[in-house]
Amino acid sequence: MAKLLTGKEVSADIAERLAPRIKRLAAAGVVPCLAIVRMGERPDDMSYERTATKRAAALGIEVRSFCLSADAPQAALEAVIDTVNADDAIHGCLMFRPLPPHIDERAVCDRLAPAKDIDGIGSASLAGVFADTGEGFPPATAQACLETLDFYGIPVAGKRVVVLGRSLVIGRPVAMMLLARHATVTLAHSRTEDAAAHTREADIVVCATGQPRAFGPAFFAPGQTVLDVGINFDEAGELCGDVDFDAVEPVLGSEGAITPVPRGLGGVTTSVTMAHVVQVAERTLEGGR
Ligand SMILES: Nc1nc(=O)c2c([nH]1)NC[C@@H]1CN(c3ccc(C(=O)N[C@@H](CCC(=O)O)C(=O)O)cc3)C=[N+]21
Repeated sequence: MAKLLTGKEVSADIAERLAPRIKRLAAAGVVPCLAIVRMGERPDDMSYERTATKRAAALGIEVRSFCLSADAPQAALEAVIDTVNADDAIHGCLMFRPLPPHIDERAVCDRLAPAKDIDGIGSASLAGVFADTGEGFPPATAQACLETLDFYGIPVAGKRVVVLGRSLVIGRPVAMMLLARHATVTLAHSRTEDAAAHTREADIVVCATGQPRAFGPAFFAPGQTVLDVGINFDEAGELCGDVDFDAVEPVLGSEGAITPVPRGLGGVTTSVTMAHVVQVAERTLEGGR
């Protein structure tokens, strides 16, 4: 049996470190507040929103949800972003992606005030991740991968990592973060020839393509660590990852490790998001704004 890298323990560790900070903010009259912006009702967005709302309530963080229909015009979404930007009581904004196809996603992402960009969607935040300047926040899911590796004591420096998927939401930023931690990183994608030949040679494989159970045993080898970022819903409506867990887990062997879906990186992502909101809220104390 491969080691199960469950998210609960990682989240508990993050929550434990957040609790005294949230208390200190409360004493100063500041309640950290997260705005959630959603268009339509994509099941992966709804799953995140459920987890985030529960987690925020448990921690003493306020959530304000702004929901638009899937066919709302660009101007309506921009008006929501402007409201979020203008409201000093809102510290961070989580806008679910992908947005519907009629929306100019880059324009909307860049409209969000960089100081409130707790999920690293704006160009300024992404520049910080790519240049490794420490400016802005990385996407929470990318950071969740590193938090999980660190929590379970899995070394990154000098290791071979293959990231499957090159999206700006996760593939590219997580590759850059792993590179900053001195991993040897390969980015593989839909046009990669024989991706399995690459992944089988890796120490760590990050699966982030958003294809339900797309990666079977042929992609993996004994002793590997597999991080499954996928939050997919199969034909039966069941939540599953990008990895065919039941077929792959035995291949990894007792020296291997894998994140389950659900109960894996999703919960850690949520905790990282909360930590980012608290960090922004703390600036109101320091800055004396
Ligand atoms: N800008 C942006 N950043 C994202 O990180 C992002 C996004 N857009 N769009 C939607 C997807 C989806 N996503 C999830 C995160 C956690 C859970 C999660 O915690 N799920 C629970 C299950 C909760 C349930 O469904 O009951 C679990 O995996 O254990 C789910 C989904 C982040 N995404």
